[in-house]
Amino acid sequence: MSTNTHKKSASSENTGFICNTPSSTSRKSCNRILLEWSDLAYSVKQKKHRTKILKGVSGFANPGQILAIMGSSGSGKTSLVSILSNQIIPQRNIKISGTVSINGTDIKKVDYSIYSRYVMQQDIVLPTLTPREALTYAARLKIKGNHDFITERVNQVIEDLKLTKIADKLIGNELIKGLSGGEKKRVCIGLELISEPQILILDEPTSGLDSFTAELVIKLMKQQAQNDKTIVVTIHQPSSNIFAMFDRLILMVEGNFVYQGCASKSLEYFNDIGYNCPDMMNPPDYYMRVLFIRNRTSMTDDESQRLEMFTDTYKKNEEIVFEEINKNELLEIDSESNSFRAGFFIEISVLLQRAWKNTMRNPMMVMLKFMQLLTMAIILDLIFHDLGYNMKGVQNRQGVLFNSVIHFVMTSSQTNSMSFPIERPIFLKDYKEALYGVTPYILAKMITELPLQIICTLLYSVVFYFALDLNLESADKFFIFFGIMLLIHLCGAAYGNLAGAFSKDVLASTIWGPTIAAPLMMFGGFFSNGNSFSSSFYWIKYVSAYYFGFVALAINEFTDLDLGSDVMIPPLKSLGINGEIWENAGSLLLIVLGCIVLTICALKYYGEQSKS
Ligand SMILES: Nc1ncnc2c1ncn2[C@@H]1O[C@H](COP(=O)(O)OP(=O)(O)OP(=O)(O)O)[C@@H](O)[C@H]1O
Repeated sequence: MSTNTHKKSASSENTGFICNTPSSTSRKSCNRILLEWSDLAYSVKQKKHRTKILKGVSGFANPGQILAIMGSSGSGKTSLVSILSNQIIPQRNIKISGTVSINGTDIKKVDYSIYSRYVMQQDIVLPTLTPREALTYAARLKIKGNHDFITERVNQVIEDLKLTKIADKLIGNELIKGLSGGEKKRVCIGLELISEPQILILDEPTSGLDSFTAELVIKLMKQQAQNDKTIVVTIHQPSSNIFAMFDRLILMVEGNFVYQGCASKSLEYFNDIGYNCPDMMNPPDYYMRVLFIRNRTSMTDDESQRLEMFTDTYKKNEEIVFEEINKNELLEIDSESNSFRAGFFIEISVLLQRAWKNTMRNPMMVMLKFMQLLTMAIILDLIFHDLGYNMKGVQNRQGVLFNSVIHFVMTSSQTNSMSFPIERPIFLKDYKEALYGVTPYILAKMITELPLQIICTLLYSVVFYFALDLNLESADKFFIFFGIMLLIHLCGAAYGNLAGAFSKDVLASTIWGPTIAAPLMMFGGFFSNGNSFSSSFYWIKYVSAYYFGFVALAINEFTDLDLGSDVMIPPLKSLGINGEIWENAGSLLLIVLGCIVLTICALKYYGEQSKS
């Protein structure tokens, strides 16, 4: 069958095999999905050169089977499965042609995420959760049902993926001791299986795993296939035991197929074309050896002749390949149905619980924050324990206040800008799957951080304010100080979130943070007089938490303070400060809100970008 005739069969002829009634009972027996693709070409334009990554390949994955896609590095496996799972969207520089269909319906015409899920090569999961928690949160966001239904579904996935023993252990990462690579991979597979997709596409699920663990992962996928699911995996060099579990095999070289068919018949095929696998050799190792190309940009004559022979021979035999298509008991695809969206309140409740656990299970971060603030308060107390009311005292009071502002903005912005890039891949993955919006995500993050911010600020304020004997002319002075410090803390966190949202990794955020903080600090009203800012840079003070924070603290401190006779000019006047505390506190609040809006816009932008 030629590619064109294949296209025809995918779209129209197979309707005779499809069950027509999508009722729950018929779905049970007719829930199988045949994944087909036809003439798939994918190219990317870089500068003036267009690279062809997939060169018009056609194929299919039968329900109830595992299809393994093998090929050397750079042969196009990830690109193929990314397109099959609808992860790549055509853009100005990205061209995709051909069709991908499920049971004859183009995947572009349906909400494909209902039917198919993709497990990426990287394990993207919050390290501070347990598998049970991660699966429960995913279930609450992905499936409709009450508490009992969700618990049952989670338990089922835990059992199916043999996660029972580790279901309540932390997932972990480099810093938090947790699960092994294979266990983590099974959790990531579980996060996709939770919504019961009929197609599961996995990109290198065994990479980085030892042979025993890799075998276990594929064995579990085989069990899924036996439940009528359509399983597609890309894999580098499987062991002979793993290879024996594959039903069908596709071998790729340079964006072409050189074999497609029954995995167990591949040896015979290669034998027939003159490539005999030595008896003691594992067939996949042999295939990789004969298909190996040393330098893809400049192939030797021998390599290009071999490649041409393999692709030509495959093309000649392609018709036979499609005789293996299994169209029995296929599910009728409903182009009207949409994937479940939990709604704002469930989203925010899940995100709050998840973020709270993430904060509380990062004891290093919490301890570090406490230690940083307390150490600074104690150091300032030791150095300036007797501030006094003379001219020297006025200078020292200004100094300790500005120091507190710097310390609060710096520590909180640093903590957030460094933690944000770690969460970023998880957010982008969830955003891509439309599990929740940016606004509930940011709100949940800020709300869960608030209790710790209040406790830290209160602790610092008590130690700092009373030990240094700051203005206690009236009782409300301390509470105003605490309120302003809290706003400064929130501003720092908001700056950090913004820097983190723009930074792809921790390194970028640590470089950008201080670069932006320095000019904001210079316009903080302490290093230079508020009235002397040059007009072209005057605007900077309006986005500087240092400025509004310091001005508000200075007004609170020096208003009604009984100073010595050597203080000839009122401190506020010498600093060029006028105005009211509430005006500056309001400005701090506006900075927080402004940063939240900008962070939401940045995350929306990157979220949309990640979709393509
Ligand atoms: N968006 C892109 N822009 C530029 N080049 C790309 C893009 N996507 C893929 N490529 C290139 O296409 C080729 C195939 O990439 P792909 O990741 O699909 O290969 P692979 O077989 O999965 O490799 P590996 O086994 O190393 O993961 C590579 O040379 C890769 O650099």
